[in-house]
Amino acid sequence: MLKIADRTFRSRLLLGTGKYPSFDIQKKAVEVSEAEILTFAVRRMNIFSEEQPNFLEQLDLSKYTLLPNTAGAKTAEEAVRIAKLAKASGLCDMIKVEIIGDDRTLLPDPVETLKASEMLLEKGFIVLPYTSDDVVLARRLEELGVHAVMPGASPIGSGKGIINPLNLKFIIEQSSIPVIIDAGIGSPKDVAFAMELGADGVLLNTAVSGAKDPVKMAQAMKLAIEAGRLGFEAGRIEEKEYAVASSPTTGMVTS
Ligand SMILES: CC(=O)[C@@H](O)[C@H](O)COP(=O)(O)O
Repeated sequence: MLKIADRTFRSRLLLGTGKYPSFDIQKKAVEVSEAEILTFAVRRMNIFSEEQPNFLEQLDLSKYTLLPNTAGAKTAEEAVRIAKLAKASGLCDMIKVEIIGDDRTLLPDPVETLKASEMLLEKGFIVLPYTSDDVVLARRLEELGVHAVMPGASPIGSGKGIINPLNLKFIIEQSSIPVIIDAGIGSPKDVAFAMELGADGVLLNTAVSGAKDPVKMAQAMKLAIEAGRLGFEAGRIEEKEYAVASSPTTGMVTS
């Protein structure tokens, strides 16, 4: 079970809701993924406009926890404003802090992320910041009291997968709050790898919404989460430099 603040979830897959070919495909993908937490950019969702179509209206919202995100914010103040808007709409008091510090790489601004997290915690939000894979920043965020840290695997939408597993491992080892690997996932192998590293969950969007068959890919991601987690819990064998025979050699009749 994934536990964030006082809430528990059976699924360790968090799904983004952007850029699907159609609402119908998106709905099916969300269903087969069995994800319980869905994230969406408050700024891109027409939550206050009844004339505009809205993906959330297609769903049975009682089945999901909505995780609004502050995508589009460049400063802590903007992120707080977006978070307040989300709360005012009555959707959720959980917020994914996403403050982009660089337009080309879409990597997060660590200073503004830390500042926004502090401000949002003071206002009583359940705060999940998207961060760079920096072990010190992750520690500082945990010390502030955030409810999970979400270090990136690689730049958003790049599909490059986990480019620095060692940094993620350091963060996982030191954290006593959930570590959710967020952004840059390309395929199910990246998800299984993240889970085998000991991550508590994975948040992804483009790898599913941009796949040739998003529904099939959503199912593959669900299975990868489960396989990776099982593998982590089972405890993998140690890697060795040289071969070790798989069959026992003791008691073997030699000529
Ligand atoms: C939807 C969302 O929150 C994204 O900003 C997130 O980081 C996912 O990134 P990918 O699209 O690379 O999976």
